Amino acid sequence: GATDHKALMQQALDLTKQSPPKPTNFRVGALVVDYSSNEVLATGYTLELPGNTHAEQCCFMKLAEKHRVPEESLSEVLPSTLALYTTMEPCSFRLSGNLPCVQRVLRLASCIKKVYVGVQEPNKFVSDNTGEKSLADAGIEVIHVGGLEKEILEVATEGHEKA
Ligand SMILES: Nc1nc(=O)c(N)c(NC[C@H](O)[C@H](O)[C@H](O)COP(=O)(O)O)[nH]1
Ligand SMILES: [Zn+2]
Repeated sequence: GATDHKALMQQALDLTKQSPPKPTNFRVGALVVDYSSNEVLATGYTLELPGNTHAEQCCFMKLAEKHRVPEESLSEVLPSTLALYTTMEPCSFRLSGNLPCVQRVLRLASCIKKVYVGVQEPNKFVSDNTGEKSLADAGIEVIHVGGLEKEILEVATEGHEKA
């Protein structure tokens, strides 16, 4: 049946509330969904796994663990009908220097065909997130799922000192 994108984005938003608030990042939630079956293959939220991890990164780390392959080889084992739902657009640069999630998605471009985004990244840590363009240039469809922006941003910035 038709996919309820807003319900899946709400599921990702629910995950963000488990993320420990921190002043140097955003609290984000993500899902990897097989849109041929609407099955949620993995979920993740910021800092869920050790190593200053991002929500999207946690999804991929869990899939790599499940399939017993390195994260960079996931495209060899995953279906080619995947969608990533993330409450905030994948990062294109990380102040920590860790590999940005856009790069992690791009190397899975043969599997992840769609990226559903709740909000753009606010210009707090990185001034101009170029993620959407890089993804679109790789043929990945980037779709904004509206309606949850206020709550997504409130939760995302909870660890930040109030202006
Ligand atoms: N899409 C996304 N998912 C996340 O789970 C997360 N935390 C961010 N946040 C983006 C922000 O730009 C980076 O958090 C800062 O640039 C600091 O970088 P680190 O997180 O320390 O690597 N963005
Ligand atoms: Zn990221």
